[in-house]
Amino acid sequence: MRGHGRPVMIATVLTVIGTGVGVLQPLLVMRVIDTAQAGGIPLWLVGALLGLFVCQAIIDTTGHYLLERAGQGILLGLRRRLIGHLLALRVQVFDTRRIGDLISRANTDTTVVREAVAYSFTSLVTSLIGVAGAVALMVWLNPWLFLLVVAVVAVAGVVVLSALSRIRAVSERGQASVGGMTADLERALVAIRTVRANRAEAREAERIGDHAAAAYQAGIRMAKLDSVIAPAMQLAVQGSVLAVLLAGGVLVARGSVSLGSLVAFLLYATYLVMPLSQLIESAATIQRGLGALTRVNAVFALPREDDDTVLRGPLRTIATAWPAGVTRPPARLLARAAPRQGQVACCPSPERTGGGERPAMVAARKTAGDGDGPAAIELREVRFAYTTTPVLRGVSFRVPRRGHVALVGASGAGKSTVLELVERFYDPDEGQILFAGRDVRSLSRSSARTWVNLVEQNTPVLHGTLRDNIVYAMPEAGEEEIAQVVATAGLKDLVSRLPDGLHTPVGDHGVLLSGGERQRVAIARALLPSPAVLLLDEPTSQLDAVNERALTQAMRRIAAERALLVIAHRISTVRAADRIIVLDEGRVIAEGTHDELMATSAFYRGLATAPPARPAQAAGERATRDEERPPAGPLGPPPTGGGDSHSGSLGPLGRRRAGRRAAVG
Ligand SMILES: Nc1ncnc2c1ncn2[C@@H]1O[C@H](COP(=O)(O)OP(=O)(O)OP(=O)(O)O)[C@@H](O)[C@H]1O
Repeated sequence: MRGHGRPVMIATVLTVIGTGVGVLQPLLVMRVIDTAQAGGIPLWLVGALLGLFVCQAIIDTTGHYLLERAGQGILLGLRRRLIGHLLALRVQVFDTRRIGDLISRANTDTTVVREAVAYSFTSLVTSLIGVAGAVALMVWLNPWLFLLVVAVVAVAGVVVLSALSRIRAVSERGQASVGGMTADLERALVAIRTVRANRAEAREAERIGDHAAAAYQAGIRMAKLDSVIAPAMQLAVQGSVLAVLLAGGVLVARGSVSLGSLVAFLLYATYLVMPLSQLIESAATIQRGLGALTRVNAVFALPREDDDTVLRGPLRTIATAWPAGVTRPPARLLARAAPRQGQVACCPSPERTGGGERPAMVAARKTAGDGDGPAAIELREVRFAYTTTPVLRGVSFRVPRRGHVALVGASGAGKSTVLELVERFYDPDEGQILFAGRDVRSLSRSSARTWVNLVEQNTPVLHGTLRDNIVYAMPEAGEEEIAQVVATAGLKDLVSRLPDGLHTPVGDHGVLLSGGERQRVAIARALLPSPAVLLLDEPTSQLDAVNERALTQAMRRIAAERALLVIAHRISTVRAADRIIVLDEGRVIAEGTHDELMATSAFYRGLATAPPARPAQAAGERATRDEERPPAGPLGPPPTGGGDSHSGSLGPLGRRRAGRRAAVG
């Protein structure tokens, strides 16, 4: 409620005044009746009563509106915070959490929390005041009749309290079922073609329906608890009115109590029970809200991708490190990558520092061998495990500032993992990754991601137009910049073919584009902010020979200007590389050009010369390690035509992952 205290307090004060005005009314009624019994009807009293009534209506309406507005404001604030947090979560969180459930927490749980905060807080305060006022006036009017009311209400109270204590758990269970339902629905809709192709509609519907049924069960349990609470309070009202009428009627008949005070007492009895039931209702809403808040807070407790692993000193930006001749990202993009105030400490350019360079930079410059300052990327003895099984076991290699480096190896060797570490989705457990000679942990993630840009294996193309997708990193990009990356990525033909050119919508997840087109759109998107290094994860996996040639040309253009690190399983892509790094079981086992490796590495020769894989192998049925040595690495034919070894695929290289990532759920 922070930031919304004022409207909530004003609304609370208004509601308290409204309640006060309401509490005054029975006293006036008593005066009217007692005066009427004495023979006259005081018109001013009737007028005052009417005035109080209108006042109460206005005050209540204003208070209600303010509360509603504050509630919406609280909901907005909570959702904004939650959305910001969700988008900043560490990548590994998404390895285990279900996206649909996270969406559901941002959608429905926050709504339940909203109901609990603003309304329940106010009605808790006002009903407490109402109860206190009514109790005081009833005790003042007739303590014995008051005890009678307490006895009746106490019986209902026991029933209500036992129901209240169970509401929170039931609410949490219901919200969890809604979360599960959203997650499974998302799973099915995202993979709708797979669902159809496997005729799994009925099974998916049943699976999602099971969650809906669980939510229904929780709803029924909640309804049972609610139906105990509401009638218990109803009975308390009716019971106390009946008891007071009976006992009070006798007292009036005996003349020990005036008719006016009995009527006033009866009104207070209803006034007591009303705030009491309100109190209980808000307690129930708060319990429900706490259940939902537990789920929302569980998201806030998930770790963010903060720059919490900085090695030493302030976070740095890599803005000045682009080597001469390489197109630098526009200044506005670099400024965006700069850490927040107080953290900014722009590194001196390695080109300009001369004798002042740090030892790491000098070492990197000496060993990079590209004659253009330290390597664009250098991995030094990098070790990493997602869980407990080591995936990278001491990987070291360098990517020069210009040129095409290919990363090859059997499926599961750790190629994509290398790119994920370079992109800083994960941090190495041991060893170092250096960008232009700087340990990436001394850079802000934002700076690091200005230096490199990754095109994933199953490239997501986002809902929107082709242009929206291309300018994703730089919405303010000019038409000339866009035209340049469109040409480099080989998209000119596509753009001229589309009815609205760059402004043509591409559908949800880019379904209106072919796999190859999606790939090139992603490359254009990655190129626009002009990273010093472009990382491509199996860019040719979905391309036919013609598209592959187009992409190879695009890669050549890119590599002439900047560093290109490509995971490749097609031999043609591999051959086009200036340098090939062979990875096996999380280690670099060979490095060189295609010809060098053919001459020196039996493993690489095995990959490059073995016969084409059987489909099952290509789909990822990984043989045991022993069976793979020498690797059964066929240069299989490309998806369409071309059976020669130059356009084939390195069979065991990197198909399994594609299968795994595309897997339902
Ligand atoms: N997010 C993850 N959580 C846990 N294990 C993972 C994760 N991603 C990959 N792995 C595991 O790490 C190992 C290396 O995977 P990686 O994707 O890096 O291999 P790869 O060489 O790129 O394979 P492919 O060529 O099939 O794509 C595999 O055993 C894989 O199962």
